Amino acid sequence: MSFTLAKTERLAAILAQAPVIPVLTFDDAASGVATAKALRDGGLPVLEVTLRTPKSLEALQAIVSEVEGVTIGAGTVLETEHVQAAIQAGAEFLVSPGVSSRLIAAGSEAPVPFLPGVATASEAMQLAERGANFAKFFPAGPAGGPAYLKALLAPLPNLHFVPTGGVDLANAPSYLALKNVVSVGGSWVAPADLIARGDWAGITALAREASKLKAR
Ligand SMILES: O=C(O)C(=O)C[C@H](O)[C@H](O)COP(=O)(O)O
Repeated sequence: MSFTLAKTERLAAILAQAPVIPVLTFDDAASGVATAKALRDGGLPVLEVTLRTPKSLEALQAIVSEVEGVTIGAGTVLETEHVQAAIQAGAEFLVSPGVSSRLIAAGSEAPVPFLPGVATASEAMQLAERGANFAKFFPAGPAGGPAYLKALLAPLPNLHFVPTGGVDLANAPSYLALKNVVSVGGSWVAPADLIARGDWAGITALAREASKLKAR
């Protein structure tokens, strides 16, 4: 199993594109396409489509084939089968909320970069031991917030995090100010009610605000 240099560099390049990665859940492909365009137009081109609904893979595939200028990852990757299905649908990176030993093996061997989730120092050490340089910190707020990540910097200086879970426009700067944070993830830029209403201009406005946040 390997987090290769090539995939690590690819992941670094993806995460450097924007300070915020919208975490998205879709019930149909059409709203996925419209939301992706709205977020891109607001300056957030890197998107995580969660595999939580029956239509999520269809939505991911539709975004990949119909929306220019975005980089799509699959989120809520929990099992080996999700890894294969997401890649077949066109996912350019994979994100999980946590890891099992089977998922670390499948994710790190995948042809696209894998951003595994961790919430503790021990989990972070297990990833570092396998050569990972990036992890999602989930659920960021409940797990200890910026103070927890700041404390991990001294013992694990080579691991960089994407805090997600309870992150919003107000608290994102305190995460983004940390040396070991590259970007944050969150659903606040594409809330379910705006997607349901088809308020694409509203989503673009939220994205525009978020895209101005400064990553280090
Ligand atoms: O589905 C996954 O893979 C997850 O890890 C969960 C998501 O990242 C959070 O649900 C986003 O958190 P909020 O921004 O607080 O809504």
